[in-house]
Formats: sequence, C-alpha cells, structure tokens
Amino acid sequence: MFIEPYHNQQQTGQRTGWIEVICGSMFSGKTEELIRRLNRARIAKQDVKIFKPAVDTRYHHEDIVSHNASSISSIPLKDPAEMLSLAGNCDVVGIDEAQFFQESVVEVANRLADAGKRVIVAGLDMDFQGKPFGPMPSLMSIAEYITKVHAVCVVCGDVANYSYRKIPAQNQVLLGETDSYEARCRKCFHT
Ligand SMILES: Nc1ncnc2c1ncn2[C@@H]1O[C@H](COP(=O)(O)OP(=O)(O)O)[C@@H](O)[C@H]1O
Ligand SMILES: Cc1cn([C@H]2C[C@H](O)[C@@H](COP(=O)(O)O)O2)c(=O)[nH]c1=O
Ligand SMILES: [Zn+2]
Repeated sequence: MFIEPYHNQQQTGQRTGWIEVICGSMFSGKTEELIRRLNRARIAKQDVKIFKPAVDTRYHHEDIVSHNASSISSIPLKDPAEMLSLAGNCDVVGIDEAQFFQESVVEVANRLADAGKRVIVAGLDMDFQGKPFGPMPSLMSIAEYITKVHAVCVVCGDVANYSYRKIPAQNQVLLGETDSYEARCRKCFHT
C-alpha cells in the first residue's frame, strides 16, 4: 500500500513537489489507485486538479472511470501544456491514461513538480505488443516514486502484467475494454 511521503517544508519554507507513477497492464487497478490517492488528498483538504487525454472517451467524456465503476471528474486535454495554466495554485495534479499524451507531458510533469506540486501519473507501461507505451518510460525515469500494479491472468490465474489484444488490429492506439483486451501473465501472453 502506497503511503503519502512526508516532506518537511518547515525548514525551507518552500513546498517540495514530486512525481509518482502508477503503471501496469489493463485491469491492474491503476485508475482505482489513482482515485484512492486523489480522494485521500481531498480528505486532507488539498486542492486537486485532474487531467486525462481528450482521446480517452471510453466510459465518459470527462470523468475518469475505473473498470470497477469508481469515478472522479477530470478535465480532458489535447495538449499537456494546458496543465501548466489550469493547475493554477493547486496542491496535487492527477493525470490518467498518460500513455496517450505526447512526450511533452514529461516536461510538464517536471515543471509542475518543480513548482511544488505533487504530481500523480497513471498509465499503461506496455502496449498490446509488450512494447513501452508513449511517454511512460520517460515519466518513470523522472519520478520519485513508482508503483507497478498487477492484474490477474484470465487464462491461468497467475499475476498478469501484459494487455493481450484479442482482435487483429495492429495500430498502437485502439480504445477498448474486455471486448478487445484481456490481462495475461508472461507465459499466456506469449502462447
Ligand atoms: N483480469 C483482471 N484482473 C484484475 N482485475 C480485473 C480483471 N478484470 C477486471 N478487473 C476489474 O478491474 C478493476 C481495476 O480497474 P481499473 O482501476 O480501471 O484498472 P486499470 O486502470 O489498471 O485498467 C479491478 O478492481 C477488477 O474489479
Ligand atoms: C494495450 C493497449 C491499450 N490501449 C487502450 C485500451 C484502453 O482504452 C486504454 C487502457 O485503459 P486502462 O485504463 O489501462 O484499462 O488503452 C491501446 O490503445 N493500445 C494498447 O496497445
Ligand atoms: Zn497466465
């Protein structure tokens, strides 16, 4: 269980920012974990801003919705640079489906953290071919904290870290859920 780190701000008088990445396959609980952390921040009376790529219209145009139907409202964006102005004076920035943003989201996350904000990023670390997805490897490189969550392999019940595509499409971006994808372990992904 991830516990919010304690950052002593008394000594410097300045807020210290940082970046957390939540990664894993589809159905691994990334969105649930993101929502859990953001809800806890709100309980702590922190001002939270939440963003997702405009391309992700799967369950809802604006809300972030988990496969288990928990949800939180968010602002859909085409360009990650918009986060810099929209974040304003907030304490915490949440970003879901980060794999769909351009590489510039890496610089934006750094700038938000440098400005003293806690930045929590969730996204797929690998695509359906088992290849690193979009800006996720770079985001993991610059993050202070990384949490890899796991699904359950629907074939054998083992720990799953791959998103197996059930249909023949070869383009990297293809929105979908259980209709097009299933969580699989290493062995079942490759057989
Ligand atoms: N194969 C699976 N392994 C684990 N959870 C699954 C699986 N299939 C469906 N789920 C559901 O998905 C939920 C996680 O959803 P979500 O947080 O949206 O995951 P992610 O954002 O990583 O795709 C689980 O709590 C569970 O109810
Ligand atoms: C593996 C893979 C996934 N996608 C899409 C499918 C879903 O719409 C999202 C992932 O959502 P989740 O919250 O992690 O379940 O990404 C894709 O476009 N390409 C892929 O290779
Ligand atoms: Zn398996």
